[in-house]
Amino acid sequence: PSLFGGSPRPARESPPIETQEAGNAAADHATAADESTDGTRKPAAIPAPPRVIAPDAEVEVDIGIARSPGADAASDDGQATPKASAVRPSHPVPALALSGPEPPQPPTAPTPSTLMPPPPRPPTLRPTNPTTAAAAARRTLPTPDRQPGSSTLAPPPSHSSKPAKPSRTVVLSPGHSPLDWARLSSDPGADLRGLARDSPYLRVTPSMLRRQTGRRGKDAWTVLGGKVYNISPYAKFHPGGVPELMRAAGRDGTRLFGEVHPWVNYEGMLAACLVGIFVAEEDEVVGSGGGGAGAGAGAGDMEAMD
Ligand code: HEM
Repeated sequence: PSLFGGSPRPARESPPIETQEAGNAAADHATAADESTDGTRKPAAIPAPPRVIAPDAEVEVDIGIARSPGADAASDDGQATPKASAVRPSHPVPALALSGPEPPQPPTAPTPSTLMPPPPRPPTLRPTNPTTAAAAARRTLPTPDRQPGSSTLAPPPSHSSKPAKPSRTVVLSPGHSPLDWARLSSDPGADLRGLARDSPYLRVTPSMLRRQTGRRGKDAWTVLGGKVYNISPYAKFHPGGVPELMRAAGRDGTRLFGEVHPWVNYEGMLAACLVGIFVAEEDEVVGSGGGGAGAGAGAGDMEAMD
C-alpha cells in the first residue's frame, strides 16, 4: 500500500505525532500530499472523509466513536436511535475518532480553529531582567544588623521578670483570692491597721516590732522598705501561704520579701494595713493620738512631732 494512499496503516509503537502523518518527513510534506487536485483538503489517515453537514439536514448525532464504512448501514435497521436536529455549524466539522488505526490530524489553515485560544500566561513570579530584579530587591525590607543572641522574640531582660522556679503558691481558702483582697483592702470601712480608728501613723521601734509576732493575741507586723505593716489581715490571702508570710512577722521582712517576689507591689496591696514608719529605738515618740490626725496624715506629721 502507498504511504500516502489514505488507507489505514498498522499502528506503530509510540510514533511521534509530527511524523505520524507522512511516516517520514515534515508535516508540510504530508499536508501537500493530502491535497487533491481540486485544492480541497482531505485528512490523510481517516478512513471516512470529514462529513459536511448541511445546515437543514437531519443527521445522527456523531458521538465520536470510530466508524467503519459499513457502520452507517448497520445503524439504518430501523432501531429506535434518537434523532437530533443538527445545530448549524459555521464550517465543516471533521469526524473524530477516539481510537483507530491513526488519529486524525487537525485541519490547518484556511479552516478557522474552533478551539478556544490558550489562556493568557500568568505573570512570572520572578523578575527576569536585571533591572526588575534590582527594583524588587530594593522593595524588600532591610535586614536589621543584629548581634547573635539578641533576638527580639525573647522577652527583654528585666529585673521584674519572674525567675524560672517551680511555683510555691498555695491553695487559698474560698473568699481569699487576690481579687477578694483587692475588694476588702479598698473598702474604707474595713479596719485593717488593727489600731484605734483614726489613730495616726506610728513611729515603730525595734522593741515595739518584736512584740508584734502574731501570737498571744497580737497582730503580726513587719517592715517593708522602712514602713511598718500589719500583715495579720492579709495572712489568709497570701498566695505563698500563712507560714511563709509569718516568717517576716515581728521583724524587718524586706530582704525575705525581695528574695521571693521583688515584683510584688506591696505598697499598693498593703496600703490599708500601714501602721507607721520604722524608726530607731531612741527615736521613739509615741503619738498622742490627739489633734484629730487621721489616716490621711503621713510620716511628715510624725516627724513634725519631734
Ligand atoms: C508582707 C507582704 C507580702 C505580700 C504583700 C506578699 C504577696 C505575695 C503575692 C502577691 C504572691 C503571689 C506572687 C505571684 O504568684 O506572682 C506571693 C507569693 C509568695 N510569697 Fe509573698 N508576700 C508577702 C510577704 C512574703 C514573705 C515575707 C514571704 C517569705 C518569707 C513570702 C513568700 C512567698 C512565697 C514563697 C510565695 C510563692 C511564690 C511562688 O509563686 O513560688 N511572701 N506573695
